[in-house]
Amino acid sequence: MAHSDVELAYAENVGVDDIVELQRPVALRYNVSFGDFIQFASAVGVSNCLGGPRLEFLAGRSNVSQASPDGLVPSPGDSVDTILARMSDAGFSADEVVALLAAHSVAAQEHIVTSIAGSPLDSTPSVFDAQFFVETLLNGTAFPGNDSNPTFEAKSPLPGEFRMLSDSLIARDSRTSCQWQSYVSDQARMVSQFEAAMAKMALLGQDASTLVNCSDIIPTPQAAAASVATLPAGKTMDDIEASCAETPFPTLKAASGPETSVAPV
Ligand code: HEM
Ligand SMILES: [Ca+2]
Repeated sequence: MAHSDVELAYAENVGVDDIVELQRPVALRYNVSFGDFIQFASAVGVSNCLGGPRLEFLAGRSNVSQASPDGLVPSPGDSVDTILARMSDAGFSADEVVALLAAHSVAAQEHIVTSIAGSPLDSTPSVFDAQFFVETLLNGTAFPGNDSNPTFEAKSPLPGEFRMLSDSLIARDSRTSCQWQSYVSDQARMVSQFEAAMAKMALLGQDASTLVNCSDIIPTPQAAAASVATLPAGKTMDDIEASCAETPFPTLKAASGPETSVAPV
């Protein structure tokens, strides 16, 4: 927000321009530091998702910052090695990377394949649930839309659903697959580990003792309709590419009805 002239030119930040331009004048009008504003808006934003986490919000970050060098944010075309190494530089374990990726349960892509902008990463993009962790493990059958971008994209299992290459690889990598699978049968743990990892991210480069805990003002999200993930209609357990060597994949009920297809958001 402070260095958009430099940082918005980085490939990984494509698409962040809209929200930066919308939020900057609000932060300036209310004399809130950009760091605090981004943390506050994120916590309120994600609380609007059904089943969402209730994130901590600590206020008091300084508005003094420097532009980031290029190449620090992972790309969907990066290897799992590269992504885990980058996240480890910032203090995150492989388990915490998986926890953070629960955010892709309420996500869509716009810029990897622009002709299908708005294609969600799971079938329930307004619900913060474990469907993302199930659906990324289904056998990928086709690219949605008429174009594909195989440098950044993997085949998805459902019409209209988009699978990022990095999510596909992290779901299947031996360092991350058991944590990935564990969320399938434990959505509550997914939410609490996401909250913990986000609390850690919110304090990167900060001294918590100088911040004021204003978490009371963050709304409590409404519960998700289901607390247990399902197989999308039309899929069977045979379609799951179970990737955790230690624990069998949990048996899931299949949703009834015609094959699930995912509408753009
Ligand atoms: C670890 C490596 C990650 C990679 C490679 C990655 C990559 C991406 C990409 C390429 C998109 C689509 C952007 C577009 O086309 O407009 C996206 C969407 C999104 N990502 Fe990630 N991401 C990662 C981790 C995270 C984390 C840690 C969070 C939050 C804690 C996050 C939250 C989101 C959200 C909320 C969206 C949806 C944005 C929207 O619907 O407009 N991602 N991610
Ligand atoms: Ca979801």
